[in-house]
Amino acid sequence: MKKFEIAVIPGDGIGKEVVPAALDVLQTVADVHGGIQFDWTEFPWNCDYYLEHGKMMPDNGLEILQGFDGIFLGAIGNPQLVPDHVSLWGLLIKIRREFEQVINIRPAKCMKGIRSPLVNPNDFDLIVVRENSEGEYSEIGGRIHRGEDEIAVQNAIFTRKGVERAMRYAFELAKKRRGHVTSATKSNGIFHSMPFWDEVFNDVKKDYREIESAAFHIDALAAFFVTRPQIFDVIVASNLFGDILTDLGGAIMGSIGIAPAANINLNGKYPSMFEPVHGSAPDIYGKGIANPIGQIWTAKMMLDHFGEDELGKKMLEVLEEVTADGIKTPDIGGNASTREVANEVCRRLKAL
Ligand SMILES: NC(=O)c1ccc[n+]([C@@H]2O[C@H](COP(=O)([O-])OP(=O)(O)OC[C@H]3O[C@@H](n4cnc5c(N)ncnc54)[C@H](O)[C@@H]3O)[C@@H](O)[C@H]2O)c1
Ligand SMILES: O=C(O)C[C@@H](O)C(=O)O
Ligand SMILES: [K+]
Ligand SMILES: [Mn+2]
Repeated sequence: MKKFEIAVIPGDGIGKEVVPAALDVLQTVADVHGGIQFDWTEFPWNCDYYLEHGKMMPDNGLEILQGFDGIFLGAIGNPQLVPDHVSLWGLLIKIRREFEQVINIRPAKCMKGIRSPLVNPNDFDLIVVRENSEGEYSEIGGRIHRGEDEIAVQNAIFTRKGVERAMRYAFELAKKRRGHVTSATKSNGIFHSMPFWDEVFNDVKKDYREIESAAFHIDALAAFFVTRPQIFDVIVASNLFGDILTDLGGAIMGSIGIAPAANINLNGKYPSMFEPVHGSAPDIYGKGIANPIGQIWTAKMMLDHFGEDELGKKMLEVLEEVTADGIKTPDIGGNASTREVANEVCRRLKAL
């Protein structure tokens, strides 16, 4: 019996709805498989916790998490209670950085039974490798003066190590896919970091002569996501560009509610963290209609990470069957609830 100890952080808003739904599916997968076992330990760390304790997680939160095989997270953020930069940096971004989850992989593809808003989606199948530890997301900078003379300075950090690592990951991934890497740049407008990004890309690609590559400015690249997403295989992007592109990736699939993600620790020192692309969706929280597919597909990425690719593949097939048969939440044109979708996925997994 293979045993996986998983730390579960539902977080805020719909995280508290889609995480239990996805756990049911994972539990069903384990039952059906018979050879794997999950041990869940849930942590109530979110914005409510912050109101009570003045922090998003206890001081030894990272020590607690360190012992787990993986972290399964819903979403963080309740701007009514806690400013977003405080809640995200106090938990989500803290874990990504301290646990050296330096890569964030986020696939987007045409799904059976889910209509893309694109007139011609052309069966696209892409994956964004988002640099997850530096870039535009930095605490370097500051603010001085108030009012009319106020100044805010925000420094982006691009290290050769960080950039090269993300790019190499993208090229390695392309070897296992369709052999193409696109770099998301903006070296026409960003004067220092993006020409540097291009230089590193040109250096790295020399080591992967069998892989085709291209570089697009992020503005044009975003437009191509809409007009011809089928041209992309692997895309490597900085932290912010990758963030924006992957909401767009969700949108062209049909809903940001189905987009999965994995924050990967590459050196094996710390657990990786699995959380979908979407946030806590305060606008629909409490209605029971949040799409659980993003969280369930994220669970599939966790299985892949544990080397259980076969199982993961089955899960995705079942998800597509369920949507193809019209059991869908309102964001993708159905009228099923979060629970109904998850229950149907479980039912079909049991019938396999
Ligand atoms: N990784 C994370 O934890 C994460 C990611 C993004 C945003 N956030 C936080 O979430 C909060 C809300 O952010 P936002 O509104 O910009 O983005 P969001 O992703 O929460 O919501 C954007 C839109 O997509 C819809 N949506 C999102 N997930 C859905 C799902 N599963 N099913 C159906 N519809 C879904 C929402 O209803 C909303 O209309 C903020 O506090 C933000 O900081 C957290
Ligand atoms: O900006 C972030 O990374 C938080 C959230 O938007 C995400 O994509 O995970
Ligand atoms: K999330
Ligand atoms: Mn985002």
